[in-house]
Amino acid sequence: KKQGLPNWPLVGMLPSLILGLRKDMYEWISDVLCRMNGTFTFRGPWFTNLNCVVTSDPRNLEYLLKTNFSNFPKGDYFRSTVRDLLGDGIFNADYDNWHKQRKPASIEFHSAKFRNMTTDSLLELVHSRLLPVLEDSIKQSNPIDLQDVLLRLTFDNVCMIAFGVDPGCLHPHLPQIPFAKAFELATEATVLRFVTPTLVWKTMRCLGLGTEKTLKHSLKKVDEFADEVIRTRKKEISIADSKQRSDLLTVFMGLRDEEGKLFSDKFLRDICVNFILAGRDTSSVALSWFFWLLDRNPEVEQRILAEICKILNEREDAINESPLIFKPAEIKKMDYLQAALSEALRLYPSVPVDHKEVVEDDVFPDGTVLKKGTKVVYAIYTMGRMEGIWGKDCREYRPERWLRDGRYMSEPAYRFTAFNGGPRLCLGKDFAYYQMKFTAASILYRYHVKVVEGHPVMPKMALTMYLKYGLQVKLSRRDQSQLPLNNKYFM
Ligand code: HEM
Repeated sequence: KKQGLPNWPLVGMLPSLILGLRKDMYEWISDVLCRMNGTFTFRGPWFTNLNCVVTSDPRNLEYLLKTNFSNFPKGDYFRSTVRDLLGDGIFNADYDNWHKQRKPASIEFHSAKFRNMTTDSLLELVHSRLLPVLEDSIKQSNPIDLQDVLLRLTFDNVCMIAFGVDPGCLHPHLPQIPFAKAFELATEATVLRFVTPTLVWKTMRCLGLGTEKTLKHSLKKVDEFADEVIRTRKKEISIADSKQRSDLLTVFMGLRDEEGKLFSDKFLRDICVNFILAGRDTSSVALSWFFWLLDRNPEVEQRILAEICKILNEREDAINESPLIFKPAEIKKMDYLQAALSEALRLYPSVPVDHKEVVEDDVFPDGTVLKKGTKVVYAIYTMGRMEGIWGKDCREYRPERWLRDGRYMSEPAYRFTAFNGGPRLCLGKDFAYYQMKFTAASILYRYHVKVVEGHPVMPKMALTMYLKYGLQVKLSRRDQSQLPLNNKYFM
């Protein structure tokens, strides 16, 4: 028990892990980590490769994400497990292969053309698709799964960013889109490989059994979709000027590798699939937890509304334009909303745990000895619940902790690691905040979102922290005359 968990002969700590998986896995890890001052070594059964160092100590996080970054790549274990889905794309790449994608993608993400494209496509999706779907649920007095609707919104949005095409998931009857379904199944089957001994899933893959069979079929559909988009785009580019387009596929099609050759179709497919995975569910899941937290903290909702109204009051043009569309400059000014979203991500980070591998023997700043080849898991979920980082009220939802003199103040990435940190900081961070703020403000200004009484809420075990049972809500239109236009908070 001195090691954090009972360590049995042959099976190691597996019995405790199985018990932990039956409860809330993330709370279970947090409990062990808090008892062990932020780091412990998990020992799996002798016949598996489950041994790993688990940490939530900010000093270790800074060391592995920044100070000694090159000694902590994603590593071979991760790469071979996710290769069928992600190929050599950015999420699955280290060193040179990672650099050659990160650099151009970073330039693109910071370009004005790309920013305009993303804000325009989001505006179109929110106003022509999301709000009508929500309005429909009110007309029919039906509860709606807000998480499902938001997942559809961000899937359409990220496909427009990566491929420049709109798959159309967010339509009134919430259609089943084959590409989206195949993508979801392929991701789920890939995640299962992490909890299956390597030899077992590799044998299942050879024999085409169970989830490996599903994975193969789903990947075929994903690849067909990607091939079709790439073929069509190549034709378009050959007959027309592609300068108008600023999606990632078009950008990477115009680049050359170190030998001066254009990137292969397979590599273009990998790049796009990786960006879709990175930007698909993270923002929608964060927004779902945020709306659940608002339901439990009505005071925070009032403060967000007060801030929105104060900003609208500053408009020189008519406030009662119809439909009311928030301008990028107004979204930027919403500091309290940004704090409320960051606070939701602190408690419910979209990526709850992440993983690295040690290249050469090393020692963490807290003294933990790391042997070459060790897997390191960093528990982002736990970091939001550590008194040493956030104080005694760390489990409370309190957006005010992010404000200084009413302005939003960010925290170092090694305390607030929801967007990762160091050279591999999330590339979509700014866009994700914009997307979440625009969507949240557009919904909250129009509707009160009430979680259906008795709806069970708990995290699902997956790479991204979905609400296991979705988020069933009932919407009601907001009476605009009751909005806090002259309010006590933001005078
Ligand atoms: C609330 C929203 C988001 C959160 C919490 C989030 C979080 C993260 C995290 C934790 C990582 C590191 C993952 C790893 O290396 O294992 C990451 C990487 C990344 N994210 Fe995000 N993300 C969000 C939204 C987005 C969006 C909308 C996009 C793109 C449209 C995006 C693009 C990326 C990319 C490309 C990487 C890989 C960066 C690299 O390895 O160099 N993210 N993100």
